[in-house]
Amino acid sequence: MSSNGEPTSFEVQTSIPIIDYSLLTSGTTNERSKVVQDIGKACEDWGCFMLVNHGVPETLIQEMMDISDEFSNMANEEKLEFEAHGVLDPIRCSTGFNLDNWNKDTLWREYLRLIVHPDFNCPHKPLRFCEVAFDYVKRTRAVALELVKGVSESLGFEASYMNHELNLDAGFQLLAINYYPSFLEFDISRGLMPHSDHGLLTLLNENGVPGLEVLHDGKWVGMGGVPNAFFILSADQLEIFSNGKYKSKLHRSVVKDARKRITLVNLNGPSLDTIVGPSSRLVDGENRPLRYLPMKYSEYLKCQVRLITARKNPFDEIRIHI
Ligand SMILES: O=C(O)CCC(=O)C(=O)O
Ligand SMILES: [Fe+2]
Repeated sequence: MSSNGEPTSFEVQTSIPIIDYSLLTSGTTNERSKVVQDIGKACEDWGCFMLVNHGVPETLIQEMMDISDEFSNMANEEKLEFEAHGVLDPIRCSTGFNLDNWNKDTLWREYLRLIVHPDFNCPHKPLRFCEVAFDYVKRTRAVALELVKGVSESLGFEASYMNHELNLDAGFQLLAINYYPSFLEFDISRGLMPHSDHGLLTLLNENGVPGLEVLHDGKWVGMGGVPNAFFILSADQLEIFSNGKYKSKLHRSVVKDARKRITLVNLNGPSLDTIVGPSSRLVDGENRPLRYLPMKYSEYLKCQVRLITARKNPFDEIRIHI
């Protein structure tokens, strides 16, 4: 970090942890407990990892990319029907500039955000969009729930504890599809400013065009380079529930490639009416004091939008300064 606390340099590193999902679901008892330990270590040391052997068919991910691309290629008038309004609108399509405070840069992207669980919402065009998206989010949600079981165990709880406490059966799942157009088409900076995600765990697929960076030890580190992997990021509700043991990962998107970049971002959280605070099992008086104020997840979402618009950190509202 520089003297004013801003990250100074960019570095591509290959040491981002890699987790083999198949060991979580069909490994031996020893393999499973080792991978649970690795997940805990990855969440604690990095707040992110690459997930391989996740079982979501490559063909399905490709189909989802292709149909998402088709959506963005529709005429603007056609997309108007799905224009963004409030944060909890089930379908929100928008384009926009946002300011990267650190680089004093103005970044551009287009996005489509769909609430896909507990109710599934999807634009009725292009043809087959809903069918493919339904299949895709169902598969990614299953992976996310299985990962949460591993995270739960890595915190010393039984596998089902987090699911039960956070009502994940009715969990909120948002699919954000981001489009960063080809540089040849749009001669402007493309990307997304540094932020953390609001849910528990984010699962991300990209279309082979790099851009995602995470802040690690004061440096921006490029994520990627592992074929067919999901990029996993720990998010705000996990930091809160774990009472700060697992930090929400700060990340951004910086697109330097001339090609169009598309990302499929699955944000998985508790049910909207869950009041999320640190697990009572992780708080005990002076040794492990309460670090976050409990807040209803739906309130947190609204608060996040308000504070990000005001260029503030949503955690400032709930973090207890000790
Ligand atoms: O497109 C990316 O690489 C990152 C997107 C992202 O962080 C988000 O949509 O929350
Ligand atoms: Fe994000």
